Amino acid sequence: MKVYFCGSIRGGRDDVHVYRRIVHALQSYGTVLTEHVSSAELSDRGENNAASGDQAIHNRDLDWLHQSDVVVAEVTQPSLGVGYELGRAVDMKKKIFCLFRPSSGRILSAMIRGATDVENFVVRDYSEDEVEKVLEQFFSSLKN
Ligand SMILES: O=c1[nH]c(=O)n([C@H]2C[C@H](O)[C@@H](COP(=O)(O)O)O2)cc1CO
Repeated sequence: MKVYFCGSIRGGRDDVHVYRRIVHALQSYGTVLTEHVSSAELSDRGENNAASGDQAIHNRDLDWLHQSDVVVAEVTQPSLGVGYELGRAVDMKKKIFCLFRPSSGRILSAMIRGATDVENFVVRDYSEDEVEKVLEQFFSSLKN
């Protein structure tokens, strides 16, 4: 199973410790193609500041998105890139699982929370200590 994990980078790195925990749990289900998103070394500057590097990042990530069997996104910290990835993933008819932490005090975008008519698009509210449990529930639902 190939998993594409989405999390904020240039949108802000406040939740990187949560991304780390999610990616660690995801690795028990398959290969996480975007492990770098959870790296504490990666700042909100992104992988490469040069404009030419951005095209390479975009094309590599879309290639990984095509290859993936499932897309898991932590959507608490708003990120243009994550929103874009989710839109592209919907278009590719991927299975999508979005995780949001209400304890942040934020209100999730209607374009994510409201995508209830999209097939295989699930939004789950959770707290940090539930990461392993909610992922377990999601991956067992895939088997049915
Ligand atoms: O350096 C990067 N590497 C990278 O893989 N991304 C992808 C993966 C993340 O899920 C998403 C984050 O987008 P943003 O940087 O707009 O928050 O975009 C984004 C950047 C920087 O925009």
